[in-house]
Amino acid sequence: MTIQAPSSPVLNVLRLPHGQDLDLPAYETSGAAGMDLRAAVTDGEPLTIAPGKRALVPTGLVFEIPAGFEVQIRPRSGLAFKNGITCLNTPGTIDSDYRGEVKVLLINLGDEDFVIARGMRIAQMVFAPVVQAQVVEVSEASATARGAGGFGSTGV
Ligand SMILES: O=c1ccn([C@H]2C[C@H](O)[C@@H](COP(=O)(O)OP(=O)(O)OP(=O)(O)O)O2)c(=O)[nH]1
Ligand SMILES: [Mg+2]
Repeated sequence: MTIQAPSSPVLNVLRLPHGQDLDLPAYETSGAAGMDLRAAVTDGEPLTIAPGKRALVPTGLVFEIPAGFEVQIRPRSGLAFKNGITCLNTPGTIDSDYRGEVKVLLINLGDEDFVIARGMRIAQMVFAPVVQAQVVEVSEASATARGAGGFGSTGV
């Protein structure tokens, strides 16, 4: 059972014709951060991703993300661990003004063909707040203790 705060923001979801019979994304456990996304590939025509190859997998869903939020598309650890399947552009970004079909860019880093059947849970989505910054150009960056140190400058 999912326990959501009464004030939870609303994500409107449109199911496209090829996604009509698929379950809507849902939190699988009460404290889940992500909701799984299902593959809206054609029934009886599974999509196969060969080792080293990638594929853009349809979800059959269009989102209306409220302003001030985004959706991140992330891999599922089980598919990554067992099959070497991950999202190539992880985390994928779904902008709040995007009204196209949400798609999942998977890559097969395993050594066997990976077969995606209709309804398979291929990735997860995290609904998250975002803040848009004002970009202001300056002539000099302020001094800090770190300065330009990075990429391991503090040691292991
Ligand atoms: O995994 C993803 C990533 C993106 N998108 C969609 C929603 C997102 O709002 C749009 C643009 O994504 P992004 O900004 O990452 O791609 P881009 O290469 O910068 O394309 P654009 O020029 O359209 O912004 O593509 C997906 O459906 N799945
Ligand atoms: Mg972009």
